[in-house]
Amino acid sequence: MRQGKFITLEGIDGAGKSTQLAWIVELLQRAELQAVVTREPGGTELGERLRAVLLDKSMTMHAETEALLMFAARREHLDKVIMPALAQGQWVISDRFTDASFAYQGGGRGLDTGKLEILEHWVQGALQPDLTLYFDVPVEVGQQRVSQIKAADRFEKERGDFFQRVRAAYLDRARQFPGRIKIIDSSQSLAEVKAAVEQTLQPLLNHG
Ligand SMILES: Nc1ncnc2c1ncn2[C@@H]1O[C@H](COP(=O)(O)OP(=O)(O)O)[C@@H](O)[C@H]1O
Ligand SMILES: Cc1cn([C@H]2C[C@H](O)[C@@H](COP(=O)(O)OP(=O)(O)O)O2)c(=O)[nH]c1=O
Repeated sequence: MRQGKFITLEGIDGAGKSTQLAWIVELLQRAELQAVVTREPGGTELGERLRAVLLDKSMTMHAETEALLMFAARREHLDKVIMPALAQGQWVISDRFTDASFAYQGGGRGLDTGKLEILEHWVQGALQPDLTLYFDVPVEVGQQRVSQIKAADRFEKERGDFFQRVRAAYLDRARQFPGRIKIIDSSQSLAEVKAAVEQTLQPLLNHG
């Protein structure tokens, strides 16, 4: 049985993912659909501990170590949260998934995409999200939004050119997988972004 859909949210830091996540949950509730809301890195006890290490700005690590820890957390997340929920027919909404590894570790850190593809295949086999919403904003907009709310973590303290590469890698992925990844212009007003999200989700809600 698989009626629930797997939806992932992506974007550079400050793009507005968390804000829109709340809106998506509301849309699903209105449609009387049960959803598991989760995030990466994290979503499990071990995953949250790995997240703390990965985001700790006093921690240094090799770019490949960073990628391996992201995928280790993902393996646990799939086993403990994502796969069981989908198997029960529930919807799963994850704040980030594998596209983030291609964008941050691939684009941002410059890791070989072929190595990331090997990890992707190893960890998730053929499983892919049914829909990925990529919230696109210019880097300066994302950085301005983040700086207003909290202290920077290990990724958020990176410089603008890092996020330019992350954004470019996300846009490349969206061009590569146009059926799955939908680009939402997140530089628009909150109301406009919400309307775009609702419109993009509608086909899934109708046929879910
Ligand atoms: N479309 C928007 N226009 C203006 N501000 C926004 C918009 N979307 C989100 N924000 C604000 O930007 C900040 C970062 O948003 P958030 O949803 O936490 O981003 P993310 O989860 O992608 O890092 C928050 O203060 C939020 O209220
Ligand atoms: C899932 C994932 C996240 N990340 C990074 C992107 C984010 O900067 C960070 C945490 O994501 P996020 O939860 O969006 O951070 P916040 O709660 O501060 O908005 O982890 C990667 O580098 N690779 C990955 O595979």
